[in-house]
Amino acid sequence: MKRRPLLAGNWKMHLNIADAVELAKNVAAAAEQSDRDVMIAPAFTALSAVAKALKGSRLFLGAQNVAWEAQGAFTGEIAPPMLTDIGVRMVIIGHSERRHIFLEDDAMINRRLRAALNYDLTPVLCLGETLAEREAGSTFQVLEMQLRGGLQEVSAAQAAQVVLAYEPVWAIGTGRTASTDQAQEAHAFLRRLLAKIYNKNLAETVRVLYGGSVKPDNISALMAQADIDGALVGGAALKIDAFERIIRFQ
Ligand SMILES: O=C(CO)COP(=O)(O)O
Repeated sequence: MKRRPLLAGNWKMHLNIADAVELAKNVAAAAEQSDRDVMIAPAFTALSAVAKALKGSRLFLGAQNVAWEAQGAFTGEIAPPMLTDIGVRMVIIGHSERRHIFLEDDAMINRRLRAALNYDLTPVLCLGETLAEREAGSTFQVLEMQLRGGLQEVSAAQAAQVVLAYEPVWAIGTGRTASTDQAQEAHAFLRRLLAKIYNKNLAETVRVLYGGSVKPDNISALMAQADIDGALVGGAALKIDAFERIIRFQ
């Protein structure tokens, strides 16, 4: 089954408002020339300005995290309706930097994901093993725990809205991409697991992105794999020439 490619840029903690708006406009122009889905996730401070600059564009605006409550005493958090209010449509959840630096666990990630779904935000649920876990041979175990934990109490109808992003921690920002075989193997595992938890139909429609040192020169080989449906790009998404080449991969 053919799934629509999604090329997503995670801008992490980079860019002031002016630079974010300029890059967003350039990405929108590049996306206009392509029939692929394109998403950018700027820092919270730039979201509103970028949303305005993208009015009428077919780019998906994403956020880098979301709270599980609609409002209240949650210092430092951003609620789902605050995001939909400005036109955000997707949200990255469970990124490895959230898991490992800010100690978010599967239960917390699950609450964020369910809140996103309740507000019609498309969650991009990130999962991936550390180098130690891979070397210990527990990659699949870790992925299974993260997927089952992240999708706890999520119905099939809701799970069909989710995008997964396999991001092996050892490949993020290191210049060390997973080999196409390693990535394909993990993606196929996640898809089989979706079929087991839900059903085969759903597993065939959910998009699974790869993330971790994606660059213009490795995107084509990754996208040629049967179960890789797109990319979640960090560093290379901050430069328009690199990200444009990624969007236009052959
Ligand atoms: O974490 C990532 C995307 O979410 C990947 O980052 P890099 O592309 O910089 O390795």
